[in-house]
Amino acid sequence: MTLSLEQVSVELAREKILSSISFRLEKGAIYALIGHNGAGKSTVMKTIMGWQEKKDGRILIDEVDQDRQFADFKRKLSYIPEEPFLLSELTAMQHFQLYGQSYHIEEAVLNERVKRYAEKFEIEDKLNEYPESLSKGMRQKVQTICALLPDVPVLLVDEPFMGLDIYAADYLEYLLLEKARKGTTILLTSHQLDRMRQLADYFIMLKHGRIDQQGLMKDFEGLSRRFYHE
Ligand SMILES: Nc1ncnc2c1ncn2[C@@H]1O[C@H](COP(=O)(O)OP(=O)(O)OP(=O)(O)O)[C@@H](O)[C@H]1O
Repeated sequence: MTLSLEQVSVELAREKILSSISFRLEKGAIYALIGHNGAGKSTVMKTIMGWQEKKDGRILIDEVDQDRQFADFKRKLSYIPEEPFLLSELTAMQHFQLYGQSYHIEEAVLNERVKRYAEKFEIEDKLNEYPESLSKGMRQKVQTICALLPDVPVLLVDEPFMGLDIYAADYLEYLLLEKARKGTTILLTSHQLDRMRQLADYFIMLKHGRIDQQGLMKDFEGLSRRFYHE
């Protein structure tokens, strides 16, 4: 097991946003976190990242406890957020270097990966630009590359295809599959069901901050008709 949540609850403004969420993810599998707007998908991601405080519960990656060993826990995890959060005073390349340092990536490996990803995502001529002079899609690409640079056991991916052009979205899909094949566990949210069908092995369906159903992605079809039309 890589990532596990044990009865995690979150409250915001005294409202229960997540109620006793528990799941255990298998190494190298891709999980689709599915649910209506407001079901709590991003809150699950932010809580795993430690950006959102939990009221109860435990979160572990490979037995490392989020509460007890936060720095070790964070190095086992990277995140492609719904909205990029780039630093205005750093260029694209400086962002990549910052990630390289935080995750202790060897310099030669980092440079090789930056070159590969920047070329494939078509931003190789933007490496010395600051976020304000990049388009929204380009900012998203920079953020996406940051999260893909380290080899971590767990990758969280929140609605990654939205602002990307079709080539970038296809390439990201390919990379996520490649990462999973090499052993990374991926927790992914997207409203693009076609992409989820291509990618995910399993689904976890959230409803009003609770887990409603979970199972194999191939069994989701019948459920999805009911889920999206009830
Ligand atoms: N900062 C906040 N303060 C209060 N409530 C919040 C806050 N952020 C989110 N919520 C509430 O938490 C619930 C879950 O939101 P969340 O963003 O996790 O949903 P989601 O499933 O990711 O939705 P979407 O598909 O729209 O991205 C919603 O009811 C939302 O209104």
